[in-house]
Amino acid sequence: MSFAPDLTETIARARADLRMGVPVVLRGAGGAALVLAAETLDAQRLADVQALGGAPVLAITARRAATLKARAYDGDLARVVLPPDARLSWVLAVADPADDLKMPMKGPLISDRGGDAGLHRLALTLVKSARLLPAAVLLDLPDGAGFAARHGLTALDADAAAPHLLEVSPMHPVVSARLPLSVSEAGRLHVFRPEDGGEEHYAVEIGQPRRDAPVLARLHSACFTGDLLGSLKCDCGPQLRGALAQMGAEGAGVLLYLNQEGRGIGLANKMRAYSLQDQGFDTVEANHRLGFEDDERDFRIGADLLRRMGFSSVRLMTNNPAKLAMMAQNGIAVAERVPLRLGETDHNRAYLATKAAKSGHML
Ligand SMILES: Nc1nc2c(ncn2[C@@H]2O[C@H](COP(=O)(O)OP(=O)(O)OP(=O)(O)O)[C@@H](O)[C@H]2O)c(=O)[nH]1
Ligand SMILES: [Zn+2]
Repeated sequence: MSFAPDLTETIARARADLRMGVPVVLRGAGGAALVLAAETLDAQRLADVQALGGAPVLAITARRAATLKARAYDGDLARVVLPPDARLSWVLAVADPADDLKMPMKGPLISDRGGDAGLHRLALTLVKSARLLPAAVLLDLPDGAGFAARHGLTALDADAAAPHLLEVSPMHPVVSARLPLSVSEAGRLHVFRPEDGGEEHYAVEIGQPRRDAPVLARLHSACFTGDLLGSLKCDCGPQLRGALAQMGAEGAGVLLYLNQEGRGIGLANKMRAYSLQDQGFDTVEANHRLGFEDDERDFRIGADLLRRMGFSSVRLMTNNPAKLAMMAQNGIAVAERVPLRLGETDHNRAYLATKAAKSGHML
């Protein structure tokens, strides 16, 4: 019998530690590293890392490196060498684009090349999955297991964790209950919880859609600002209400409410992106400056949930070709695309035009 956490649980712990600013240890075949998320680093912990000696680096994505004119020798990421006297403000300025325009010169930044960047890649995946800025300080450790044990840190086997993090965590139904809605009294809300301690996702089922015919379906990504606050910067609120209204009118449908706020980067990072948009960058450029891809969502979750609920074919309400492609790739046939063009305002016209021009959204 063992009460020790398994791999999934240890990854969840590592993610929570990084969010709290607690370092974790990654151990791979080629060595071990101490990892701290840049966003939650504090001056004392940085000084402690520097006092250990060695050559700490700041891992950033190639997207962020491109903005900073740092060389990304590892393809998708750069290992920027910390200057010996680097302060916390230097780490934050490299990680966070908030002041890029005020302080354009942070360099010259020197990147490491050669050697293995596997631990750095995993560190970035972990901080991203913790919804933090994609930047992490790493320091090679000669004895990772011993260091973790001495300091009570979470240690993660990188070779096992890396492939695990690419998989969609299995989702389990928690509860479902009747939920009369203004669009239909025959509403039902289902709550699903992933095994990996991540965000719960919801399904709103309207009526009793047949399982043997294409169901009117919407994959809606959480947008606190648009769904709840009535933000004029996007079209999410009108799309949410419009989709439910159509399901109510037809008497059947399923709306998945996926907690992938900000196209998967989290609300704090979305607000960082909004600040950058106020400095003149469009929605895609803002994501890139922050070090993210245009869209960090995983639509496999949506396909999994539909399958779990017994659906295999959808009439998908979307203008996003990536959603259509992902459904088909993950075993859900798209019998029809139902356009959902609602909620254009003076404030979101440019945003919608960017999505059409750069992300292929259909008008
Ligand atoms: N990162 C980022 N996310 C945004 C921005 N504006 C809106 N979002 C998020 O984008 C998501 C909107 O996704 P969806 O409603 O699925 O829209 P879509 O991918 O354009 O596809 P369809 O609406 O289906 O055509 C929500 O998670 C919002 O929080 C932005 O400027 N930056
Ligand atoms: Zn929105």
